[in-house]
Amino acid sequence: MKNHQYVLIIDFGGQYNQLIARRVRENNVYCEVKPYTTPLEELKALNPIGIIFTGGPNSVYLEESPHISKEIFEWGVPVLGICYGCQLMAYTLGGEVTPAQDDSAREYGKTKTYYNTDCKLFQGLPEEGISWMSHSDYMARVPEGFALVAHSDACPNVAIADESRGFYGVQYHPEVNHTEHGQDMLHNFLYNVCGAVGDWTMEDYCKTAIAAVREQVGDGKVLLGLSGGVDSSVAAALLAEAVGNQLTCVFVDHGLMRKNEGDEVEAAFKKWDINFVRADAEQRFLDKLAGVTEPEKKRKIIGAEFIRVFEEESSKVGQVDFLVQGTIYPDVIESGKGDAAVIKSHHNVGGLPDDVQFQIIEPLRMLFKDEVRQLGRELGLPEYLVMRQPFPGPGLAIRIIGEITKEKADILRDADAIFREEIANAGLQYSINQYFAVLTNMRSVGVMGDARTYDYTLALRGVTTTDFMTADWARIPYEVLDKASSRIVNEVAGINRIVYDITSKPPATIEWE
Ligand SMILES: Nc1ncnc2c1ncn2[C@@H]1O[C@H](COP(=O)(O)OP(=O)(O)OP(=O)(O)O)[C@@H](O)[C@H]1O
Ligand SMILES: O=c1[nH]c(=O)c2[nH+]cn([C@@H]3O[C@H](COP(=O)(O)O)[C@@H](O)[C@H]3O)c2[nH]1
Ligand SMILES: NC(=O)CC[C@H](N)C(=O)O
Ligand SMILES: [Mg+2]
Repeated sequence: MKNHQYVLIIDFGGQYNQLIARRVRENNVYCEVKPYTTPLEELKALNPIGIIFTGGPNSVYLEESPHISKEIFEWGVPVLGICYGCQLMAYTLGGEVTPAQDDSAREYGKTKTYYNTDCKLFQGLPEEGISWMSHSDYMARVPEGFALVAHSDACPNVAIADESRGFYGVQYHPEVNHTEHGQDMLHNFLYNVCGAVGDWTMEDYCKTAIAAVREQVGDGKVLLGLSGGVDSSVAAALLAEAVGNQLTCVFVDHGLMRKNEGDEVEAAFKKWDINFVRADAEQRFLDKLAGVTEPEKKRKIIGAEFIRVFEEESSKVGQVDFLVQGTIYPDVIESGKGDAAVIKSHHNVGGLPDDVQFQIIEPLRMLFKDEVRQLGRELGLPEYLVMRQPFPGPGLAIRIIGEITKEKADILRDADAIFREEIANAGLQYSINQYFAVLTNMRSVGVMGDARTYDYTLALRGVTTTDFMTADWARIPYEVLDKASSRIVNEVAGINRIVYDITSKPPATIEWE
């Protein structure tokens, strides 16, 4: 499904790799992030119009650090190196990188920077501005053919360029917002150096994705896992457009949905012109999960059980070859399918069983959440659906710490509903990107009606984020927390203490399991 230009981002372990990808796509250029260990011929076959080397925590002059073959510079493809990537380019092409000799050449954070605006990277931009640095190594000697095109007060070689070959390196991070005009510099690299034409638009993506699905499916039958969430609703709209009534959407009600959610999802999608099935699977999920406390084990059980339910439902429809899931890029990356460590196995990726008999179609697999929302709008979905807060496939199973029982699920459902109601009453439902309650497995002593209680502690969580890869805890006004807290303790039996989670991601994650 590739009829657009492609920019290759090579990952050397930097913190901002996803951010680089987002920035490139915001420039209407398609890109993907690949680990630096990917075989070179595989990378070449992608036929990139440009390559970006990311930053990274290592030092290029150490043998054990990530390196890349010099051959990549012989492809005739422009390269932009960022921080570690810049040092790597200099090092590989014969320059010298050393630890910074004096403290002033170690730069962290906002740094006044002076640019040579004759260089294509900085054309049309101001001659000075703030850039955002994070380095302790230093390019002591730049390779032959390279010119110094930016400097700071401490560092003479903040940016280097060999314009005849289209090689550029910057010591700072143009992808972070703190770098003034960083986005324009990336734009210059993409459009003025790599010859991008800006062919990555949602309208285009939408058309291409529909055509690709049609071709793959032919006149076969398709099952789609529909949760009522943003991703699968967008996937359903796309599939409905592509293959019409060859599609059956299956909503698995695993008994770990939020309060009234099963009925609401059913009511909403019954109105759509699609084949919609609600599979009541509460008991079988609870049975399988009984006694299980380990989070990854819960996730694997749920991933497998989802597939078993899909199989059963498909047998009622006839021969079904394809299963569509609303998997998006962060699900893939966080399940350790990219170069990253396994943080948690998302049920629809790392949690899938080995013996899936369907061919899996994931039309959103390469999109970020905000791109999925854009695609949903493109497909004509209403704003309230497109802007819904995400709800994880495993549902309350990963918000009940320790063993899962129906009783605990009921307690959590009631508490969570009150919290969400109070957030909505305060008009905060769109400014907090995800908010929910967690039933911790901890009990503590309280006093209610002059009597001792020994009940659960409930945690409330609210985060702000755009891509759910990183997140900050939401500064919910005290009055709102206060109201929610007192209502929950008064109205929900089994809870006598409420805490608010004030960790960002990283170091925490959004969900507790
Ligand atoms: N209850 C469910 N029934 C059927 N399929 C489901 C269910 N929950 C999740 N899935 C499948 O797993 C995929 C991933 O779930 P995920 O929660 O990430 O996406 P979503 O529910 O579609 O959107 P959102 O991120 O807004 O919650 C879904 O797109 C869907 O295909
Ligand atoms: O469909 C899903 N299946 C899963 O297994 C899963 N785990 C986490 N999430 C959602 O992903 C986002 C990031 O969550 P974490 O910070 O907890 O990893 C948040 O929006 C989470 O709600 C999941 N969604
Ligand atoms: N942010 C980076 O890429 C850092 C690169 C290298 N580790 C340095 O300290 O200079
Ligand atoms: Mg969901």
